Amino acid sequence: MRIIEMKDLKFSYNNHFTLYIDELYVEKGEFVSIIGPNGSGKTTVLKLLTMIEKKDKGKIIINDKNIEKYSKKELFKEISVVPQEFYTSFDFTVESIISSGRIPYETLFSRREYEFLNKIMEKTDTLKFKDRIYNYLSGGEKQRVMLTRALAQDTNVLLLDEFVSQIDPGYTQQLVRMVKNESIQKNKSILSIFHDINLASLYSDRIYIFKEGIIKYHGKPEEVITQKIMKEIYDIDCIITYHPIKNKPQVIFEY
Ligand SMILES: Nc1ncnc2c1ncn2[C@@H]1O[C@H](COP(=O)(O)OP(=O)(O)OP(=O)(O)O)[C@@H](O)[C@H]1O
Repeated sequence: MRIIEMKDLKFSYNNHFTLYIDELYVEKGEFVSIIGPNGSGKTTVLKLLTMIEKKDKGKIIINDKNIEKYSKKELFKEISVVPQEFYTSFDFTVESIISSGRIPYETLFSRREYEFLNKIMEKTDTLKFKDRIYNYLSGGEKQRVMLTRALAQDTNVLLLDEFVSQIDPGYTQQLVRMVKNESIQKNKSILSIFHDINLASLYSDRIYIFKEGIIKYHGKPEEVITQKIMKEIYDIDCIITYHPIKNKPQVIFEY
């Protein structure tokens, strides 16, 4: 069953940049990635799915319902987002940012809620700095907080925009595994933007490759992560090797 579906879509920022999507979908329990060069339209896809921008043409269906039929509150019971950057002009603590993930549910502050949040903070290792001011955290710590907030929102769909781009290798592995487990164990649907092609290839069921506002390629990692396609999309000279355990393509620079 398709949880997200975008069809025959057109969107333009004042005719400056135009995104065309003939078809993009995410099935229930699938881990799907979007990769592509800077400015190819990846984040714009997430902005359309979260009502930050409004499509000019086409269809966006989330959980069998047209996006226009959702109120923002209803939508955020279905979808949680880890944005590329998150700014706040107030000195919120980490704990208050994370608990804002519960706002769509209007839950009262209870012992159960408190334990639920603590458990998620423990999983992402953010509990130890829950009383610190979010604005003063390092880039990687902020990304961990935003992922924790999204997990606290506990939705069927997770949209991730380069969610580990500033995170060290240890936490990267831990957090990507955690997200993968959300899809495998809880049947959640993941749509994640990556610049790290090898991470996308290792963890994704399918990959969309964007360039200049269109989907150039789409398929399983072994179908789209090829030397020829990498050259065409990124103009890189690379060698493709295969992961010794998962047998997924991995890109290494020629030199
Ligand atoms: N609010 C806006 N108004 C006008 N142009 C915009 C706006 N937001 C983004 N753009 C432009 O639209 C294009 C696509 O941007 P988008 O953020 O979707 O790219 P991206 O593929 O996510 O890039 P990156 O890998 O650098 O994050 C870019 O050329 C960008 O400058």
